[in-house]
Amino acid sequence: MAKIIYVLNGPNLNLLGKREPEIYGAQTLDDVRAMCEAAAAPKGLEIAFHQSNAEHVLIDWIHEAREAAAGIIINPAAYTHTSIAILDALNTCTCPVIEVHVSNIHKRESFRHHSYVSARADAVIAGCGVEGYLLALQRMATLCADA
Ligand SMILES: O=C1C[C@@](O)(C(=O)O)C[C@@H](O)[C@@H]1O
Repeated sequence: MAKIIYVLNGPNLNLLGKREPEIYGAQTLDDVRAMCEAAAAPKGLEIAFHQSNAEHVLIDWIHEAREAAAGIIINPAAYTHTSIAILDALNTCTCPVIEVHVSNIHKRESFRHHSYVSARADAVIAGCGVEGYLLALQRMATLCADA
């Protein structure tokens, strides 16, 4: 049976491709989903791909992932910098967690430099564009194979 990897996306990422393309690029979230699904299949992984603008919905998916997922890849978007609740939810999970940011948050405004989620993440990928999701998936495959 394929291992399920949750790929969770936070607020405003539904506008990927339209939103500040000079920062986030031209590819849409549907493109990212398709890329992830295509990359996952040969690794024997299945993707559960979600996006929400609401913190509690993301938390509910993390709770679901506790039971269902072999790993979580999460771009918490702006909640990265504000949400102790998302950190707490991730701390209830025992599976590997990889944090992804399309942009390099450390090169941007100082309020983006701190991530609550990084306190739980096993790896952090930032500034690789949407390719960061594929890098995360590659690393997740290794972590899941080791498990
Ligand atoms: O919405 C986002 C997207 C982001 O997580 C990224 O993918 O680069 C970076 C965050 O600072 C920002 O709020």
